[in-house]
Amino acid sequence: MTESRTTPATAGEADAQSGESIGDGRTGRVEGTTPEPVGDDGRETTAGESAERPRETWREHTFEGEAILSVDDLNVWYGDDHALRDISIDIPRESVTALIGPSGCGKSTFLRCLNRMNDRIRAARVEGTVSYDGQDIYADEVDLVELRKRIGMVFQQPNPFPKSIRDNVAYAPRKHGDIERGLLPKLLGRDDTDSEDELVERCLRDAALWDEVADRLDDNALGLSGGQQQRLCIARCLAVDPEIILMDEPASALDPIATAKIEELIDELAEDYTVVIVTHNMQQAARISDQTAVFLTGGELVEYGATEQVFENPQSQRVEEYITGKFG
Ligand SMILES: Nc1ncnc2c1ncn2[C@@H]1O[C@H](COP(=O)(O)OP(=O)(O)OP(=O)(O)O)[C@@H](O)[C@H]1O
Repeated sequence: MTESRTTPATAGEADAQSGESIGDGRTGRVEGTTPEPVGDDGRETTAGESAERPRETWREHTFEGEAILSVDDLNVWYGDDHALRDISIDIPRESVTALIGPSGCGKSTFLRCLNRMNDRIRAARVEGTVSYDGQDIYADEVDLVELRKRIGMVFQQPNPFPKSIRDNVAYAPRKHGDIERGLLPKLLGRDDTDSEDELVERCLRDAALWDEVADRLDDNALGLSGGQQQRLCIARCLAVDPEIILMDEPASALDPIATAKIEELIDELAEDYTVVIVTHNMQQAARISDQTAVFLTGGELVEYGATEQVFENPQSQRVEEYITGKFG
C-alpha cells in the first residue's frame, strides 16, 4: 500500500476532475509535473474566473511507487450519450483507489474500461488509451481472456456458480487448463488434485473465507450467506492470479458485519494486489482507500488525490459540496 488510509471525514453516506483539475490531462500522476492553469474550456484561467477555487491552488499529487495503470484522454459514449470525458489518471500499484460520485456520473463505465468489459456493450464506444504495465490494453493484439485473468472483476451482487465451493474456486484454472483432474490425467500421471487442493485453500484463505468453509468445500456455494458468497467470488477471482482487482460496489448488497469483513479483506488484499473500487459510500471510500477519484455529473473526473486530502481538504469547491452533502 502506498500510504496510510484516512478515517471517515464526513458524516452520512451521501451516496464520486474537471477540466480544471486535470489541466493537461491528469492530476494523479505517479511522477509528474505541475500542470499549467487551464480552465473548463481549455484556455488559461486566472483566479476568480471560475466557480472553482483558483486554479493555482490545485496541488499536483504524486504517488509513491509506480503506476500499474495509466489512463490517457479516455472518452466513452453510449450512442450519443457522452458518459466519460477526457479522463486521465495514473493508478499506483498495490494500493486501493476509490471511485466516488453521484449516480450516473460514469464510475462503473470507467471501471469497466480498465479490463475492456465495455467491449461487451454494443452501444459503447471508447476512445483514448489505458496502459497496463506500459501496454495499451485496447491494442488489437490483446488477448481478452488473458487480460481479464490479470485484471479481474468483482460485481455488486455476489454471483457464484451453482456449483460446490471448491468448484467455484477451481473453475477458471481448470477451464484454462492450468489444473487437470479426472481419470484420464490420472492414468497419464498428470492428475493435479493435490495442487488444486492447495490452490483452493490458498485462495479461500486469501479471501478470508477458509475458516468458515473448510469443512464443507463440496457444499453448494448458493447455500452461503451473501457476504460469504461475495468473499467466494473474490477467491474465484484470485484463483487465476490477477494483479488488479476491480470491484463495483462489492458491499452494497451486504449487511454492516459482512461489509466490515469485505473492507478488512480489501485492506489485506492491497498488500499484494491493486484494488480499484467503485463505492457510493463515502465513509467506506475514506476508510479503505489510498487514493480517491471524484467523478461528477456529466462524466467528468473533478478531483483525484490522496484520500485524506480529497476528504479533508478538497481542492474543488464542487467536490467539497458533494462530500459535505450539499449536492449529489
Ligand atoms: N449499457 C449502457 N447502455 C447505455 N447507456 C449506459 C449503459 N451503461 C451506462 N450507461 C449510461 O452512462 C452513464 C454513466 O453510467 P454508469 O453506470 O457508468 O454511472 P455510475 O456512476 O456507475 O452510476 P451508479 O452509481 O448509479 O451505478 C449514465 O448516463 C448511464 O445511463
